[in-house]
Amino acid sequence: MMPPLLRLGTRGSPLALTQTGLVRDALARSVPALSAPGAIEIVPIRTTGDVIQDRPLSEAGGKGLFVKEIEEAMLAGRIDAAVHSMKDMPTAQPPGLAVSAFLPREDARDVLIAGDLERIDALPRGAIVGTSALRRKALLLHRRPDLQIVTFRGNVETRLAKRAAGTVHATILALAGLKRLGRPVGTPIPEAEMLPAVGQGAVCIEARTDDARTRGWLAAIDHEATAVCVRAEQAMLVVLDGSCRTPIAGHAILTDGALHLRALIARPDGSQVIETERRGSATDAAAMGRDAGEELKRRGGPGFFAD
Ligand SMILES: NCc1[nH]cc(CCC(=O)O)c1CC(=O)O
Repeated sequence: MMPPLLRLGTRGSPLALTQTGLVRDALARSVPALSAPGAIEIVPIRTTGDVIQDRPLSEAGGKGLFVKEIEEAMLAGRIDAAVHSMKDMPTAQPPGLAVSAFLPREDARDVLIAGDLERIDALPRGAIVGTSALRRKALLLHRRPDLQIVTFRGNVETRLAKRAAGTVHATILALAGLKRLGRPVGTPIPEAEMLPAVGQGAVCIEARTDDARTRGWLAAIDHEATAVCVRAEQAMLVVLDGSCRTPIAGHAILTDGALHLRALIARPDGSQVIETERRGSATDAAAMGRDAGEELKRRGGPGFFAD
């Protein structure tokens, strides 16, 4: 057999493998050289984020824990490209690596999984909600200061199982992951109640900047509208933080060339939320994001994110 032409690195979770399968299929459809059986090999890699299960990743060092080992494998030449959930990506890549393509974004909203209950407002007084995301926690407490938020880690399947076993009344997950896993559970939460995380619902592919062959193949599947929206969201995030230790939300949509960015920051205890939005054209994505970020930073003032 021929050696593979493209080795795609990924985490080994069911969602990560599903997303990598989508990338493989898209490449096989769009790039004749990669359509032969065995041309693309999928290489699962265990990351620090997969190993740490006992505490929120924001406490274990935050952003980058799902990508570090994968990026090392790419720089060492053991894989040629890597598939990530954009939400898990740090705002900058190490020297020699770059985000080179996006799949078309899935629905970016969060989903409430609470048995028959379909609204945050319908949760019983004092209900226990399992989530480790600071953004979800702060936005939940903002609407419902009575809720008890408990740490909840593990992959999507683990969290669904824990919720079903009754350790918590409810949990919140990204609709994108549930859809891709074929798990039609829960009710989407309106963005006005819970604005998604930057990059949520988007899958990106990272490659070495000097690998023109791989980057050429990736360009063939790149979804430009998703790239534009994520660019605006990330530019906002960079101004504010990016450590994953702060409750920040941002979601942009592109309709007929018109870009609409919503963004917010929240105090960790949910006591205050500051929101803003920008409208402009796709070419202004980064400037719109930076501008929104600067406004939030100014309105929040020093110490806004302090516990
Ligand atoms: N590390 C958590 C993570 N990273 C990406 C997704 C879901 C898929 C996505 O947002 O694109 C999830 C799980 C979740 O939040 O439900």
